[in-house]
Amino acid sequence: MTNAQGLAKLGAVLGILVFAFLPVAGLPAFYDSFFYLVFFWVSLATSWAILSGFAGYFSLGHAAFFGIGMYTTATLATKFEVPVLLTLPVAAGLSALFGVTIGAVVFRLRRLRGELFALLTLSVTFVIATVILNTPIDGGAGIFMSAVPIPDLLPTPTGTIYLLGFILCLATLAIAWTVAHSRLGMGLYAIHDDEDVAEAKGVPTFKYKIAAFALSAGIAGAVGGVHALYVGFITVSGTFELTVPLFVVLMSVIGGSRHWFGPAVGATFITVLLYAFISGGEAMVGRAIVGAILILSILWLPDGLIPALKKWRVRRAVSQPHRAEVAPVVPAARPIKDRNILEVRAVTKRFGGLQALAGVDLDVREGEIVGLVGPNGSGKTTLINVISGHYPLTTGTIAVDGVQIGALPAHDIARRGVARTYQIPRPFTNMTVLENVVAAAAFGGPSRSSKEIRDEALHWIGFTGLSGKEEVLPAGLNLHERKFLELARALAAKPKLLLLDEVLSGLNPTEVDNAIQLVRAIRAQGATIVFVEHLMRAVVELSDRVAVLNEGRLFALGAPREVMRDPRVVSIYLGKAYAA
Ligand SMILES: Nc1ncnc2c1ncn2[C@@H]1O[C@H](COP(=O)(O)OP(=O)(O)OP(=O)(O)O)[C@@H](O)[C@H]1O
Repeated sequence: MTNAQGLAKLGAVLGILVFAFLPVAGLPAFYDSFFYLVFFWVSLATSWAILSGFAGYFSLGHAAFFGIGMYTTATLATKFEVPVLLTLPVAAGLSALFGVTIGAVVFRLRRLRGELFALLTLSVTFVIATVILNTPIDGGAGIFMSAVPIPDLLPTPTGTIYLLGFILCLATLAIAWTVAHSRLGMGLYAIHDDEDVAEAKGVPTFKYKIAAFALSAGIAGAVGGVHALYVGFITVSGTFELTVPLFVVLMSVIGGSRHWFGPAVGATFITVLLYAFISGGEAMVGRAIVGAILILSILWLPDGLIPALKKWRVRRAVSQPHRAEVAPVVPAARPIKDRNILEVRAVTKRFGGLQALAGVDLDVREGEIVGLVGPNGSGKTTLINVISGHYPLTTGTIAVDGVQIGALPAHDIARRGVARTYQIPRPFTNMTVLENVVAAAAFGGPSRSSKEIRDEALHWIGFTGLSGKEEVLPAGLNLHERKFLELARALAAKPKLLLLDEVLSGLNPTEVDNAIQLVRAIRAQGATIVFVEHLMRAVVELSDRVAVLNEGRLFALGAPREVMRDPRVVSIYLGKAYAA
């Protein structure tokens, strides 16, 4: 633990102690109320960020979950005389259940994110508000909480509400910290950056999004339950107004919604600022200043305050020069075995009226390198996409190491030992090189301790010549390095079958030589490789066999030189290459 971390921990413990004893310090009730509001917004903004900041599913429906919590507590406490403390877990549970139900429908539709998700969650808020308004839950009259006994945790009611808000705030921050530092958090950050790639690397994206939604909505529900006590009189218009979603977004964006502590910083800052202007009788001026701060922070700190500080620290840390790349020493290749690792049988893939794969059969043996070639549009990438589960098969079967994988989701296929790279590198853009490879190792590879995963990631970063760039973000890498990062991520999953999609395209001749040597070194470690490539020199140098696709069918298969001399192949494919 560094000195700075030690000081931060000490500060946090002292802060918690001071805030825990504040209500019994004899301060005016105003302070209870003011700090309660800070805790309230910190909890609400942090809970919003668990789904919308971490996973990037931008919701405008936080008032719905918060409102369900408020009305649950208000209804149970007033109509059924349930003690308030007992209503809070019910409020959290109902809101979480509601979030899970929405998620179970919405998250199945792969493309429903961004503005569509935001609008959908906003509409859900209006639907709930209408239902509550027009049923006996509220009926338009509102609910008075004045007769509800406030639990006497502390001598004064305001002190008790303060304490409940404080406990919820601490619990929310503890949950956000735990998620951010867990496998769930790593998966959510990957989903945020590129959901398809996250799934292909082994992240169970649907399950993780549901978990994030449940936490986010559940916390908002509990916060709503306590807030029902604070406001005393609950109305639909006061509960489901746009202030809640807009403020939580604003607070999270200013502080940094991808960081577990960012929303807390933003919420504290905005609440204190607004309060300062309201108490000075200048509420409108306060709102205008908050708006101006938002504009400035979007322009200069688009990721928020805390991530900007982190990036600045990382930039300082990696300012030392990058170590020269050392091409891996290639050990002797292991013999190709008789066992098939990949068995593709009569695979077809149709996109609407277009038959991209029209019945492909292909066996690949353990330890083999098969080059997949063919003219543009012949179905090479589509074949990689169906083997890796990115697209479901139309018909046919695919087995990896004897296990049928054709009907499995992509993350399951990844966990069964299939790794792939992308023609255009698709790193997780907000994660460093090390975090990218660690995520691939954690989700794609076998279960290991975090130390083993980190060591494995560092090994492959070194193997692909990226040592010294561990803390760099992908935007700081050139194309060659990004392609090698793709390789490092794929290798960190310890795949049985490695699918490489045009890893050499766009590289200069020296980089191509370097990459060819690297692929040989990968095979020498026992991997089986299928690679799509247009560069014929590389295909001849690397492949044990070449498979030629044409119009979605396997057109030729055999030893590289024989296949390339086949006049039929020359006419459909190589002829164009040689003519060029
Ligand atoms: N998601 C998709 N939706 C509709 N059509 C698609 C989709 N993906 C691929 N195709 C079509 O399927 C056919 C095969 O495409 P694919 O990308 O597999 O070819 P390829 O052999 O990899 O080509 P290239 O060498 O240019 O990368 C093409 O006609 C392409 O337009």
